[in-house]
Amino acid sequence: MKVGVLFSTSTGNCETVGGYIVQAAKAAGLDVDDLKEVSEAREIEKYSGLIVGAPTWNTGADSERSGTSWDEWLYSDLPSLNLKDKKVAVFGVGDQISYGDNFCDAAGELYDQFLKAGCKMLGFTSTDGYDHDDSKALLPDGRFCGLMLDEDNQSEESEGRANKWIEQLKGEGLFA
Ligand SMILES: Cc1cc2nc3c(=O)[nH]c(=O)nc-3n(C[C@H](O)[C@H](O)[C@H](O)COP(=O)(O)O)c2cc1C
Repeated sequence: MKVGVLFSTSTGNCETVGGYIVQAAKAAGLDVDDLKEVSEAREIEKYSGLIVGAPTWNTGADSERSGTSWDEWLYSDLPSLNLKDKKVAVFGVGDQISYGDNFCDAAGELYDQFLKAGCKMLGFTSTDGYDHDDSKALLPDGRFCGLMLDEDNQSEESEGRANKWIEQLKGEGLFA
């Protein structure tokens, strides 16, 4: 029962950081499948858990914030899948300096839609070390709803953040 890691991208950053996440899980000996583009992923229900990631391109939009294939997938494919009680963790890539009022907003949309599908959401993180003003990826308690990465301004942090997050997800039972 593997964990699947699904992403989508416009310019490749989400694929890069998704690669760090898969690499970190494999290095820790965890049962994880290879990285997959969401629109090409099949039999998603078979995974024991999911890690899902998106960039943000549609700045300030209420929905379809990623500007990638997630936008259609979330509203056409996801509602037809049975993912009830599936453990899911979200990651996002964004730019906290140029888009500081909307940092990683699409990650918040992934969180909301998977939660609505009945999934058990894991992997919340602190905002310490980030410099944004606002984000739709924030939970009411002030934490991010997953792992946020910034390849435009803090790319040197991404691998370390991915490693630490995988340890956290292991502790939270995503790979159990
Ligand atoms: C036109 C444009 C709009 C963007 N809007 C946002 C945004 O609202 N929030 C954010 O965090 N990043 C925003 N970004 C930054 C991208 O999300 C960031 O560069 C990301 O790493 C791209 O990921 P990708 O290469 O996987 O597509 C924007 C970038 C551009 C060029």
